[in-house]
Amino acid sequence: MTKTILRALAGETLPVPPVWMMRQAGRYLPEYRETRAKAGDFLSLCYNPDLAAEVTLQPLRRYGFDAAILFADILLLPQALGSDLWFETGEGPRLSTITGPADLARLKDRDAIHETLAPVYETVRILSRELPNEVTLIGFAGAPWTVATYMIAGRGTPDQGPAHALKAADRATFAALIDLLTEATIDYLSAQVEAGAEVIKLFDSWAGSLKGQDFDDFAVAPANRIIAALKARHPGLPVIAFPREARERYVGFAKATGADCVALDNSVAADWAAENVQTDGCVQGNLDPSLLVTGGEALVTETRRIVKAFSNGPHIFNLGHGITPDADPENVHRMLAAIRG
Ligand SMILES: Cc1c2[nH]c(c1CCC(=O)O)Cc1[nH]c(c(CCC(=O)O)c1C)Cc1[nH]c(c(CCC(=O)O)c1C)Cc1[nH]c(c(C)c1CCC(=O)O)C2
Repeated sequence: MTKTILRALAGETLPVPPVWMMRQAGRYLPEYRETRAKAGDFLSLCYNPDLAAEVTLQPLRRYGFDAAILFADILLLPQALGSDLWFETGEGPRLSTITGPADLARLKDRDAIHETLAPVYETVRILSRELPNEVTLIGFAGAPWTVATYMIAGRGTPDQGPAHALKAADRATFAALIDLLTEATIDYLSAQVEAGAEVIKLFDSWAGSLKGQDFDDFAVAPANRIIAALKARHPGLPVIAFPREARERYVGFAKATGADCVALDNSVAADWAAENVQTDGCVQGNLDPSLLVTGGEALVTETRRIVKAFSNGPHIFNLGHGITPDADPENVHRMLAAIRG
């Protein structure tokens, strides 16, 4: 096995950690903005296989990352299930809302998703042909809870209030939505693997707002079901789980879900995570993305500190969350120099 990302995911400690960045294809890159303008808008870009493959490859040409992540969005799945989806410029996603059983009943069956998502699978096929041999192709989906928070509220929310409210007021509808998303996510990710994705990442960006038993029921259990089903269909498939802001619940998360690697956000200290999370296997993370805006000596010091903290076990270097549009592309070169020496 020569691909460094696959070696780290298999538990190997490498002298230099492999590296990629969340949102590595994005608005901080002028070539991305140009291609998005050519596509018309963000969603048209997601559903245009040639242009989506092109923006996936752009950061690799510039930086030589060890992995490429499919260019798509976690909200394409709700759209494939029948939710309306659009993006308000400068504000973010908007969807039709789910407030009760009638809204849930209007959603399509899991079998219907491939009609909408076929262009995404085509992007994966193009990438698996065109990627350099040493680069690993990562497919992804949102975890059911995170996707449900957008479907219920119809937008991003600071505290996921509407989703928590539905969970309290109408448990049956909430649980049925989580179930539908769990099943549809298995089919969606399985189709990505059949098209050529070599690793799967599950983004649970809002896992941190699930507390106590809710975390077990709606972050751990769905991830466990998805990972078990994927591994049954595709033996040996490595999976990265990202229960963002899970804090102390990062401990044991890989074992409880069957994930091969846990991605860490930058609210946890690398030294703590090396002692309490990396003991279960590979970890990914966790540079504060704001350092790619501010740069300077702090960027170099902090990058080296993270590399050192995780140097005694399997580690994939990444950010604690996505790179932001105001990041300086030159700072990514400085980060890479600090990792690779
Ligand atoms: C919550 C979430 C979403 N999408 C995603 C998440 C989970 C990770 C996270 O917590 O950030 C995941 C995602 N979104 C995108 C990718 C592509 C791959 C990559 O990381 O490069 C991935 C893996 C492209 C994107 N998804 C989006 C953009 C920016 C759209 C643009 O070009 O205008 C990109 C490059 C838009 C998006 N998509 C979403 C939001 C809330 C927004 C608006 C906020 C923003 O503008 O950054 C939903």
